[in-house]
Amino acid sequence: MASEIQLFDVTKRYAGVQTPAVESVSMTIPAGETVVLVGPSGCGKTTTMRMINRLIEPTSGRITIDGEDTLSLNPDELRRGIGYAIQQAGLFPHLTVGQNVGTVPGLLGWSRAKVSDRVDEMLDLVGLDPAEFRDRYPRQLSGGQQQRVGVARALAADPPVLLMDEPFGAVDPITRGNLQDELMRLQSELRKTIVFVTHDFDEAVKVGDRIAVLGPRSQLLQYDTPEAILANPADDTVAGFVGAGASLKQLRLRRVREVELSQAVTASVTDPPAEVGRRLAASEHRYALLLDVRNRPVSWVNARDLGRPQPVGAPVSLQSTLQDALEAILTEGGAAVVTGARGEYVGLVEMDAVIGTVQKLRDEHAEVDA
Ligand SMILES: Nc1ncnc2c1ncn2[C@@H]1O[C@H](COP(=O)(O)OP(=O)(O)OP(=O)(O)O)[C@@H](O)[C@H]1O
Repeated sequence: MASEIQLFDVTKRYAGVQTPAVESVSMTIPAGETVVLVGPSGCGKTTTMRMINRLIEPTSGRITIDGEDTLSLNPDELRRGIGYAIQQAGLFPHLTVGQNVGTVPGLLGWSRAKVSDRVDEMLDLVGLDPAEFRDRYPRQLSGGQQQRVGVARALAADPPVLLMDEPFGAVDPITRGNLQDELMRLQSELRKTIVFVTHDFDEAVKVGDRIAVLGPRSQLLQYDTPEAILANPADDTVAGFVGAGASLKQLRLRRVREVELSQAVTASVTDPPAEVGRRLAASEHRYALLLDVRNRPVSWVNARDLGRPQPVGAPVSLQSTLQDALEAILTEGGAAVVTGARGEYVGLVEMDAVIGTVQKLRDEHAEVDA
C-alpha cells in the first residue's frame, strides 16, 4: 500500500522572518517510490517534509495525499497514517522498546494481543530479536539499535507514507551503511512512499529512486533519478553538490549483469600446459583461465609461463556493482572474473565494458535534455 503525494505551490513563512523558508514548491512524489530531499543546511528540507504531516502548517499552497487535501483532515488522524522517523530515533525514553513500537497501533485502538504480535513482527523486520529487545529501554540500546527501533515504530501501523528526516545521521559510517542496506531491503518488500531527508548526496544516491536537489527556500534545482543527476547535473550548483567522482558513483548504481561480458580462453586445471599453450596460440589472448571439474575458476596462466598458474582473486557475481567489478579489475590487473550462483565461471568484465557503461549513461541522459 502506497500513496502519491503532491505539493502545489507550497510556501512557508516563519513568523518574524523576512524570507520564506520554503517558497512556492511544487512536486509530485510517486506512490511506492523513495524520494530523497537533499540540499545544504538550512535550505528548507525539514520544513518541506514536516508540512506533509502538518507538524508544520504551510502558509499557502496545497498538499495532497492520493488526491486528498491534507488540510481537510484532522492533523492527528493524518499523522497516524504517516510513519515518521527522525535522527536520534526520537524514542520515548520512559517507554520500553515494545511500548515505543506499539504506540500508534495502540492509539488506533488495536487489541493488546494484536499490538503485541505486531511489535514482535516489526522488531524481527528490522533485525532485532524481540525476546531480547522488547522490554529494554531506549538508553539500553546502541545508537544503531535505537535507529532500528525508530524505523520499526514508524512502520508499525503499516502507513502508506513514511517520512524519514536524517534517520541515520547520528550513527557511525559502518552502521549507517548497514541501516541504508536494510532500508533498501525493507522497501523492496514494502514499496511504501518514502520521503527521506539528508544532506549527504551519497546517501541520496544509494537509497533514492529519485532525488530532489534543493537550493535555498527549497527551490528544486533538479528532480530526477540518481543515474540522471550523476550523468548530467542540471547546473554548476548541482554539480558542486554531486561532488567529485560522479562517474565512480555511477558505477555503484550499475550491476555486472547489465554489461556485456567478454570471454576468456579457458582450459581445465587437468589439461597439460602444452594444450593450454596451443589454445592461447590460436587466440589473441595472453592469459588463459583454468577451471576445475565443476567449472569454477581456479587460476590464470600466462602464455609465456605456462607452468606457473596464478590464483584467481575474489570473483564478482552478476549482482555485484560495477564499482565492485572495477575494484576486482584493478586488483586482478586486467579483468574481473564473474561467477554464477554455484561459483561457476560465467565471463569477464573488462575495463572497456566499464568505460563504455559510464559513457553510455552520459549519452543517454544528455539526449533526454536535448
Ligand atoms: N521555527 C522556526 N522559526 C523561524 N525560522 C525557522 C524555524 N525553523 C526553521 N527556520 C528557518 O527556516 C530555514 C529552513 O530550515 P529547515 O530546518 O527546514 O532546513 P533544513 O534544510 O532541514 O536544514 P538542516 O539540514 O540544517 O536541518 C532555515 O533558515 C531555518 O533557520
